[in-house]
Amino acid sequence: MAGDIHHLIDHSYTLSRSLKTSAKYNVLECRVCEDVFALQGDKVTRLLFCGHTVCHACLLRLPLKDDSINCPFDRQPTPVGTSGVWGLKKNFALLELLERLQTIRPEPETVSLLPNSDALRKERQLCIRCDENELHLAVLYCMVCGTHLCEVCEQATHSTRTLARHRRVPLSEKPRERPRCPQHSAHPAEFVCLQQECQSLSLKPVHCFICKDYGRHKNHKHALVEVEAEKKRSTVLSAVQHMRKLMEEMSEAVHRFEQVAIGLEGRQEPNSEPGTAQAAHAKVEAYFAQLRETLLVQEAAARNAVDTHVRERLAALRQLREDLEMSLSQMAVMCYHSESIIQQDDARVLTAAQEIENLLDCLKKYQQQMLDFSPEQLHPEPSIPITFTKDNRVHIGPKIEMRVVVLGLDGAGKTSILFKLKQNEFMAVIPTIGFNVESVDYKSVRFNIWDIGGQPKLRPLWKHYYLNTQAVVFVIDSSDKERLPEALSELSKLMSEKELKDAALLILANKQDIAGAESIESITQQLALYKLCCGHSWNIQASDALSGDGLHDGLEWLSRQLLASGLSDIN
Ligand SMILES: Nc1nc2c(ncn2[C@@H]2O[C@H](COP(=O)(O)OP(=O)(O)OP(=O)(O)O)[C@@H](O)[C@H]2O)c(=O)[nH]1
Ligand SMILES: [Mg+2]
Repeated sequence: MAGDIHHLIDHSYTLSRSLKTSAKYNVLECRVCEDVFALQGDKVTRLLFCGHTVCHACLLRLPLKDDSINCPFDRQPTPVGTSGVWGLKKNFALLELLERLQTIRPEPETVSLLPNSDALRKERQLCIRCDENELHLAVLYCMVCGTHLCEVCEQATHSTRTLARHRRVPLSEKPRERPRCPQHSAHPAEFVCLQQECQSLSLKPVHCFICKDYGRHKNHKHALVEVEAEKKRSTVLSAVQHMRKLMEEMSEAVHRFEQVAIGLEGRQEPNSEPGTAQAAHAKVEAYFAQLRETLLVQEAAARNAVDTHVRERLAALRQLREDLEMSLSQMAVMCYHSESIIQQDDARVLTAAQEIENLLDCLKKYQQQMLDFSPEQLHPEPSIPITFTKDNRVHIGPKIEMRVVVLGLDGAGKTSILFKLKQNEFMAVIPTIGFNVESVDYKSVRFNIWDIGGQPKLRPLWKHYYLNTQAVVFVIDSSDKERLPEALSELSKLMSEKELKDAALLILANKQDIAGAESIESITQQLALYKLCCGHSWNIQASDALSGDGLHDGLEWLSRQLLASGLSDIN
């Protein structure tokens, strides 16, 4: 029995929903007058003998025939006594159901039509104001009242029994009104003119069949209003979809920017992680603190070097001065003694032959002493020429030395380059067996250049010249394209030499004066120099030993590998 009641409640609940949504399934209405049954009064349920139920008011309107009334559905007679229709039994089962339905709170229309917040949001996006309260956005449309309603106003206005029966639809399903023809308002505007000149709004391109067949749009290209409007809608819809996608991307980008900004600046709350900006500042501070410390050490070393230099020079000067002063006093004594001899008589002068000889010997000795002094010793300068190397060491002296080894295939022009640099001459040279060594001064650098023979049988000897080499000059014959692979092979071997790992590498693309010589770009590419020389300090320079072009540029680059940049001319 309890199960039956539950079933009935469930059924009645479903019926209640049906009642709200569609009159078609409304079983709690009198099927004669279509009014909802009531628990009492005119609309109370009365049961006929045939089993049909009709409301009290409708039964009163039926004609009485032989003290009976005929069922309006199957014409079966139901006898009524003296009390007439009032004496007929009420349909209690239906009344009970009705009573229960009234106690069950009906689900609001909005909830059944728009079951979740997504659906509500979708309707609100149409941005149509609620007709009851213009501060609200409508989500439903009442088909009977023709009003746009928000979910709150819909509850407030359509919860009475009569209004609850109004059919409402989600706003997006609101049926579209058919426009009227602006010329013939009695007719719907079914067509839209596609003619260019009718497109402006003032000419009102929508029109009825009369305008199309006989009026101003006769013989114009046209389309159905619905079709054209649908096309426009889908264009707008796709534009809006794209716009929304774009908006999503933009807001993601905005979010990212925000995150990156937080990452840079760090969060403002106390004890939160510092931003990358702060970390970068800390790195800079640490780097320069260390640099300052290193510089202080290097400065102290440089000061020491200067002090040592000054001390040594002063000591040497003092020693020289003392030696000369000693000689001077001895010479003064000797001169005085000699002068006193010549003051004496002839016999005495003649007997002083030995003393005169001693005097002449001393004169020779002191003359020799003066000759033994170098011009720098005799005419010293108080200046202290200082040069700084790249690693902040100080060099005191007119020139800083650099050991350079010149390598390359036989016939590349190594010796020709060396002689051009040394004597500014392009001489006929013979292949080098062994090596040539020369010093070449350029600015404040003295290059001690070792030119090693490049014939294949001599190449295994190259390694004996690597020790303490600060720079390698690798000479390539740019006019001999066929031997470039051989040059590449030798250069590759050099690049893997441990002893040369810190040496600067200058590649001279020589013999540029010869027509058809490979350019430095072409050689760079063919020898894949960027890859090959990666990790080394390297440069490629076009040169020509005949005119000397490019050779000083090469020396300039080499000197910059040794000297501190920007301070090489400090002297
Ligand atoms: N046209 C031209 N000829 C050059 C140039 N440099 C060198 N030569 C010539 O190339 C030939 C070889 O020059 P060398 O200086 O002996 O070559 P190398 O590299 O010292 O050769 P090895 O000592 O055998 O390793 C000589 O005939 C030079 O005159 C240049 O820049 N232009
Ligand atoms: Mg040579």
